[in-house]
Amino acid sequence: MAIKVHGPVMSPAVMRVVATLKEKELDFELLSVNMQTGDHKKEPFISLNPFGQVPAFEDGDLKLFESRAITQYIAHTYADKGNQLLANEPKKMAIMSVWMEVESTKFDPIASKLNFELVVKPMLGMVTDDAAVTENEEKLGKILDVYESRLKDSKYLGGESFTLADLHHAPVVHYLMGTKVKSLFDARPHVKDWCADILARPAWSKALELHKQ
Ligand SMILES: N[C@@H](CCC(=O)N[C@@H](CS)C(=O)NCC(=O)O)C(=O)O
Repeated sequence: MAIKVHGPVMSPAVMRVVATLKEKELDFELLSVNMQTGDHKKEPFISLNPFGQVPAFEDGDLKLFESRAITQYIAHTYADKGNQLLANEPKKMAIMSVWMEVESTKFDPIASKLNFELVVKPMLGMVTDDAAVTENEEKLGKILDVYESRLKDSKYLGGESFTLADLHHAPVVHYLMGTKVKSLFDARPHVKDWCADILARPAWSKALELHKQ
C-alpha cells in the first residue's frame, strides 16, 4: 500500500516529511487538506491526528502524526533506500538526537514565530507584529551563535554527514531566507555555508518542485 502524506505542501511540517521521502527516493501520495476551511480540525482528518495539525502520515496500516516522529520512522524503516539520514553508531546517534532536540525545542519555536510574522501574515493580508519580530530576531541570533560554534567543529549538526538533525531545519530556513532574517544566518559564516548546503540538496529541490503543482 502506498505511503500517504496528508497536508498542504506549503506547511513546513509537511515539507519536513516530504523532504525525507525525497531523500529516501520513496513514492508517496500527497493528499491535500484544506486548512482554510478548517478541514484539519474535522473528520476524517482528526482521526489521523487528534490534535488537528498537519501532517498526518500513513504507511499501510500504520498511522502517524508529528513530523519529526514520521521522519525518524521513514529513516529507520527505509534505511537501505536513498540517502542515509541516521548516524551509524550509538554515540553518534546520541549526538544527532541532541541536535534534533535543539531544533524542535529551541530553534523551531523562535524561527517558526518569525516565519509566521514575516511570511505567513503578509501572505494572508495580516499585519506583522514588529515588536515580536525584534524580540525573536534577538533570540534567534543567540541560538545561531551556538550553531556557529558547533558548525565550526563539525560539517553538519549531527556530525560529519548530513542527517535528520539538519534536514529538520530545512523548511523554516528556506522560508526565512526570503526575509530580512536571512542576515542573521549570513552574518555567521559556518551557519551561512550550512544553510546553503542543506538547501542545495537535490532532494530538497525535488520537494520544492511540489510547491509549483
Ligand atoms: N509538532 C507538529 C507541529 C505541526 C504544525 O504545527 N502544523 C501546523 C502547520 S505547519 C498546523 O497544522 N497548524 C494548524 C494548527 O495548529 O491548528 C509537527 O511537527 O508535526
